[in-house]
Amino acid sequence: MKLLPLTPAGQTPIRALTIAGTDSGGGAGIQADSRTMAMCGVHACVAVAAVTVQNSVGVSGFHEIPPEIVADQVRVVVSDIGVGAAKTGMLASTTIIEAVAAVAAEVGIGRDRPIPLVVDPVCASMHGDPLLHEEALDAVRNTLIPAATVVTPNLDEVRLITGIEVVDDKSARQAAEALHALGAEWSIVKGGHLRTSELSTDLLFDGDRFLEFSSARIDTGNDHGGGDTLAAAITCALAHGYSVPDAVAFGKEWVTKCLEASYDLGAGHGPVSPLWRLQV
Ligand SMILES: Nc1ncnc2c1ncn2[C@@H]1O[C@H](COP(=O)(O)OP(=O)(O)OP(=O)(O)O)[C@@H](O)[C@H]1O
Ligand SMILES: Cc1ncc(CO)c(N)n1
Repeated sequence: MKLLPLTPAGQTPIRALTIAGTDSGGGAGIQADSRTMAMCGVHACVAVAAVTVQNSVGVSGFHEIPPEIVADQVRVVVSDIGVGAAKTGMLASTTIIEAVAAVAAEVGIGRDRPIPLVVDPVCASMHGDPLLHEEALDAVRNTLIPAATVVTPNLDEVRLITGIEVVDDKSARQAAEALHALGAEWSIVKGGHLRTSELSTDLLFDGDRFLEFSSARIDTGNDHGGGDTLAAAITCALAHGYSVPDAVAFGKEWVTKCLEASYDLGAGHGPVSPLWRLQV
């Protein structure tokens, strides 16, 4: 695959910011984002929104960072280091979502602002353990998604946010329209969980045209962190100035490589591997 441009050693690389939760198991969340950004040649800045207690079999708890500390991490990074794009992942609560939306508006992150924002509206882990308080879904719909340059839910998140059960191409299109109607500039409906097809197809919509990004379905149970990895790779490409369709094309190819290189870890689901370029 064609990689992103690399920066000569000693020169300052492109920077991107992830605002998300940590994964103590190292496969998803901020760890997936930073590993992806590093392997894409991008310097990762991080604003921690929550600390999860997590391994390959599940999430047994999480601790939320005070909203003003989350916002301050964003503020100090953007004012000093500067970032080309930003991404949100697990934000846990209404108050953190509101603080992130407010600081994003203040520093110029989000749709129609200088720094594009990829919103991965993380609601639960792949094991079904909650990563977002249920009452925060309204803030996801009304505050977070309207700030998104691109929103990237999986099918469970699509159902929670829009009420639409995606079972085929028609319902995927309806869901992409519903997400766009909430205010995202572009919406993606990820097909990873739609196991009826031999392909894994992600549908991208901008209110006008639908674009499809497909790969052969990879037979693996080690897909922990796949959604974070896709969104982080899209963020890296946006930070390089790619258009949204080009950034999604890059992200889809990147996550496919990571799925192909995924590995067993612990007793549960292993992670996709952003390290694929360093593995033989
Ligand atoms: N078995 C698979 N084969 C090929 N591509 C896949 C497969 N599973 C997922 N993908 C791709 O990986 C990306 C992430 O999709 P997925 O729906 O799994 O995200 P997710 O559920 O948010 O991930 P996670 O919660 O594990 O981080 C998408 O681009 C999707 O098409
Ligand atoms: C912290 C965190 N963010 C996102 C996910 C979803 O992959 C996860 N399991 N953990």
